Amino acid sequence: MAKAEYTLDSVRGALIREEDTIIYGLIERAKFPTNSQTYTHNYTGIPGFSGSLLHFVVINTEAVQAKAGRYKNLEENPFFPENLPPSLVTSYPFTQFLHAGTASININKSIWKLYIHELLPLFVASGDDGNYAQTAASDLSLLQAISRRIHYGKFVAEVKFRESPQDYEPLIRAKDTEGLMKLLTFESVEEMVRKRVEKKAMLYGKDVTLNNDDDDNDGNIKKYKVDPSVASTLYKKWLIPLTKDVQVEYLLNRLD
Ligand SMILES: O=C(O)C(=O)C[C@]1(C(=O)O)C=C[C@@H](O)C=C1
Repeated sequence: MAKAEYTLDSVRGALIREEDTIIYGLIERAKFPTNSQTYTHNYTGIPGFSGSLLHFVVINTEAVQAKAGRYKNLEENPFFPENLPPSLVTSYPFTQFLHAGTASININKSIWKLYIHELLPLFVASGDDGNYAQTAASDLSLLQAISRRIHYGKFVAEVKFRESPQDYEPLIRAKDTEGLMKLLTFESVEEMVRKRVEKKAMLYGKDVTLNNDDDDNDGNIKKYKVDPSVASTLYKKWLIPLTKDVQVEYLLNRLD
């Protein structure tokens, strides 16, 4: 989602593009069944490591990506920020757009729990095909996309604050969480987001054939790779509300 400059249009554009990544992520993860051993503490018995296979894959991938400079871009937020190795690469001069001190806002621990316990059961078929490492790899991509979307709320909030500080400042000083939530909310935009992701899930998750109709040879409507209503539920119940929570949290710290 790298962008040199941030405006309300550009941040909304980045959120729209991220929808594609998230929907493809859902489709990729749905290739595998639940594969619950991926999430079982110590199931894989990795010497010297305590945790699930997913934890192992994420913490080690993040360490490599940190060395390669991934987290120099504040649009990226690690799941395991503790003891991440420093970047070893020459830094790109990313625009320092966010207010100082707000980089540490990170709700990935909640995203992790929600993903495993609430989201996966909604769209993944139950079963076990033994592909735990592949499952963890697709979980990682999807988790990163979801986390990027939610934490992008920091950039959205900064844009909104800069556009009308006179409206935001009194609410921030009064620590008026509810007032801030109301001010940053655009119901009509949220409705468009929900409808668009449902439509995208239909388009991206359809089997492509050379016939012109949507029916298979037996006259059955083809199934989507991921239920489109799951995509809109995901946005409605979690992604939009959590992006808004990040915006409020960011704004509460904006004048410090
Ligand atoms: O587009 C915005 O203004 C946002 O803040 C993003 C977003 C969203 O998460 O999609 C969140 C809050 C608004 O009510 C509308 C949409």
